[in-house]
Amino acid sequence: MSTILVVDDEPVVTDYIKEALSEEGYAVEVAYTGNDGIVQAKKVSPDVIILDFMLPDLNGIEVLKKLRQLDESLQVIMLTAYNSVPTALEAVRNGAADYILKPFDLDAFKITVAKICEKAHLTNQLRFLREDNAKKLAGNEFLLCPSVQMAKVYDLVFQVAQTNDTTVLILGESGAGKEHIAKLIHQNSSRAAKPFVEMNCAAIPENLLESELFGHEPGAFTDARSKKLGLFEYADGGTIFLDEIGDMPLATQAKILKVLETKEFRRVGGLRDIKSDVRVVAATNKDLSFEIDRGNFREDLYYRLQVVPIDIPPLRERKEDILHLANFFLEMTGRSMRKRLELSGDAASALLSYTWKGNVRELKNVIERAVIVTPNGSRILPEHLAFKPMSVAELAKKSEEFLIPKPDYEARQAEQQRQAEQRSNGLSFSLSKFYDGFSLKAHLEQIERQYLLDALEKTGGNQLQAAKLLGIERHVLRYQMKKYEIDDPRNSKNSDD
Ligand SMILES: Nc1ncnc2c1ncn2[C@@H]1O[C@H](COP(=O)(O)OP(=O)(O)OP(=O)(O)O)[C@@H](O)[C@H]1O
Repeated sequence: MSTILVVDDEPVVTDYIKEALSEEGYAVEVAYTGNDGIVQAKKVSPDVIILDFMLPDLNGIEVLKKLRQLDESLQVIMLTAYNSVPTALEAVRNGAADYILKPFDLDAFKITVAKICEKAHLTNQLRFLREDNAKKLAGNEFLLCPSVQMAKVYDLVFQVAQTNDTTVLILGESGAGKEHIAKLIHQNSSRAAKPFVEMNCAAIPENLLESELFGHEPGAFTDARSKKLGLFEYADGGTIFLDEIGDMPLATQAKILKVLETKEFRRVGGLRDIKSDVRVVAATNKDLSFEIDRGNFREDLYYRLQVVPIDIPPLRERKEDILHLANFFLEMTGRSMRKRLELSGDAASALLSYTWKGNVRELKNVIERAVIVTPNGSRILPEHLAFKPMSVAELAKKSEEFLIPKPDYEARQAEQQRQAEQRSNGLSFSLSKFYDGFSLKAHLEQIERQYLLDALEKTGGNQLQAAKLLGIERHVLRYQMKKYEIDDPRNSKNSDD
């Protein structure tokens, strides 16, 4: 039900409009001055405002501007006299949704109001979708699993999608694909163009749950400053997916039962019933009959929900799907990370023999991690599959392990060998090469030793001349020959002789 606020200083006009629109099922509020109109707009959050130009305190354009400052998407219809069409056009330029010339034809008036209400509704839905649901609906690509078990599930999905209202209860372990099946029902039904909204009943604190589902009136509780639409109102015409319904508090269960039976609900703190046309699809991984026995779940709601129960088998019971899903996720993730990869036979066997307690979600995560750590263009090997969740740091470490080429130890050894040979063969090695285990001291000693050897060789072992060549004292040369274990060549000559 839409709320209309009429702002006009003439009670004859406001009474006339109120009566006409109430008959059409609108909730109508009235204000007689511009300032009161602004106060009322804050209080009742109307869907549409009908605003007269000639008000005792402010003119219509001023009120319009203030209203649109409150909420840019507010839909305002201006009421104006026949002779002031230019002013009406100015109002439209300032964001008015439409204008109606006085005196007006009642039928045409009602059509305009209905049209703008519908626009307000769509704008609200759109805003909601953009803010809360866009992500969930985006990237909605999925794979139809080839197993016989899932073929039966899809069969039920398409049958139930043909019905407009039937309530569905989806059962299955966490991550098995319950939400995905709920979306599939929505997308294949006549409600597809309307919103699909999801609510995880376990994730919202009990005191906020009802306000999220049914909305609230201004002042319904301490933080409720303005009116808020709930999911049942936003999802009007579409599908509402109540995930983890087994965790819903008993008091809320009673209200859900009422909506299912009457298609009506009240906002928290509200006094009137609001109609909403939604299909409810609920899901749980709990055994609801067990919860009924323990007094945690209403039996009547259980029977009302499970008009069509759909049971999704765990992934380990439909092995046929594992590799299809793995390749699907590989392609999707590979595409977004710009990598071309394929599964090796050993990796495929590892995936098939794993138990998949986290079901499809776990498989998706394992493949995503594998895509991150596997070098582009290669095959995913068993060691690329991390079956346990990983922190970002662990993932980074693993990808470094696989993606950054391992040092070639043989090549490094050969290079060190080559350098060592060069060192003993002469002084042509490059000082710029800092090989593994490099020590400046050892390096300089090598050079020093080589100079001594060269000088002694050049002087035929004459220590005096060699010391001269090297620019050092003879006793220093003798000391260094000892230090570097250089034999006096003349001694060895003598002994050879
Ligand atoms: N057939 C499929 N094709 C592609 N992706 C799938 C398929 N089935 C499930 N997924 C993906 O697996 C993940 C888990 O699926 P979903 O959220 O539907 O599981 P769930 O049973 O609702 O989980 P939970 O119980 O935790 O809410 C999602 O990322 C979903 O996109």
